[in-house]
Order: sequence, then structure tokens, then C-alpha cells
Amino acid sequence: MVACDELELIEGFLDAEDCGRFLDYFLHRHEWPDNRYAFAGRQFVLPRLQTWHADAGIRYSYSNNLLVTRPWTDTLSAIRRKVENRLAYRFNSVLVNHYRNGDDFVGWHADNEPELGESPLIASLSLGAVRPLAFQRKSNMEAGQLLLPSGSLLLMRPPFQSHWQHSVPRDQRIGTARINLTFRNVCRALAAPVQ
Ligand SMILES: O=C(O)CCC(=O)C(=O)O
Ligand SMILES: [Fe+2]
Repeated sequence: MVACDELELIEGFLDAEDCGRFLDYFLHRHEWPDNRYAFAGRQFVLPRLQTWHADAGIRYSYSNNLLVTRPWTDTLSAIRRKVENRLAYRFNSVLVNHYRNGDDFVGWHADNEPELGESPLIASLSLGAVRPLAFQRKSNMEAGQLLLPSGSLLLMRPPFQSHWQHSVPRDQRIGTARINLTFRNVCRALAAPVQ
């Protein structure tokens, strides 16, 4: 198992009270769209629930076409402020994932879309069930994993997305939900014009 210099885990970024109220919001009040989608004439089911929120004018060509851009909710804005204050760094968008139990997962990928720029910093906040982030080096498949406790903030610093892929594997022993927020900064200059 290898370590990865570009990953930094801040445990206890949120205290237990914040974890509890934010988790309650995402599980009971956040609006989750249907996770079925069509692509190239076929029907797919995303193995988790997902929403995408961004500042006005930000567009992102994520690989599935589920991502309708939604406005920031009060809870998302409050969490963004906490993350930005801690890191002294600004984010203009967030992808919210809801893993309803261990059947839900995200497959191997890198968040390396051109709109994220050459050297993206992505900040990833976890709430609820502890799941591992698995990572493997693209060149030689060296692999490792990092457990992401509730309330932790994982920094994926450049050039992590260039050299590594990551996933949150399925684990059917897990019966409870996990929420993950990945704060991103989509470059306006590269974003596609609004049509
Ligand atoms: O749930 C996680 O910890 C990671 C999610 C992720 O990789 C993504 O949204 O791009
Ligand atoms: Fe990712």
C-alpha cells in the first residue's frame, strides 16, 4: 500500500454538532433528483445520488449528463464559507454525492476535466458512514487507500488528478449513508459559453 504526498486529510474539520446537523439536512431536506439518466440512447442508473451547485455563469462538462446546475442552498453556502476560511482559497462549485449505503459507490476516475485548469485543488468533505477513498497511480497501478471519517476534509492537491485515479468502492457490509461534498474551482475563461 502506498502513501500519496498530494493527499492531506484534516480530521475533525467539522465538530460533532455540525456533522449531525449537516448530515440531517442532506439526508432529509436536500432535494435529490432521480439517478437514472440516458446517454447515447441508452438508459443508465448512477450508483449514488448527486447534485451539482455553482456560481452563476459556471458550466462544467462532467462525464455524465445528469448535472443540472443548481443554486447554492443556505447549508451549502455555510459549509463553503467554512472550507474557504480554513484554506484561504475560493471555490465556485460543489458536487454533492449521497451514498445511500455500501451498495452505492463511485468508480475509478480522475477529476481532470479541462475546465478545472492545469492544477486543480479539490477539497472533499465527508459526513456519515466512514468509507475509504481508494487511489491508484495511472503509470504503474501502485495503489493505496485512505479512510474518510465523518467531519474530515480531504485536500487533493495538484498534481494528484494528473497522476492518480480514485474511487469509493462498493462495500455491502455498510448499511448507513455517507454524504460527500467536493468543492471545485471551474475556470471561467475555459468554461463553455452559456447557450
Ligand atoms: O465520495 C468521495 O469521497 C469522492 C467523490 C469523488 O471522487 C467525486 O465526486 O469526484
Ligand atoms: Fe473524484
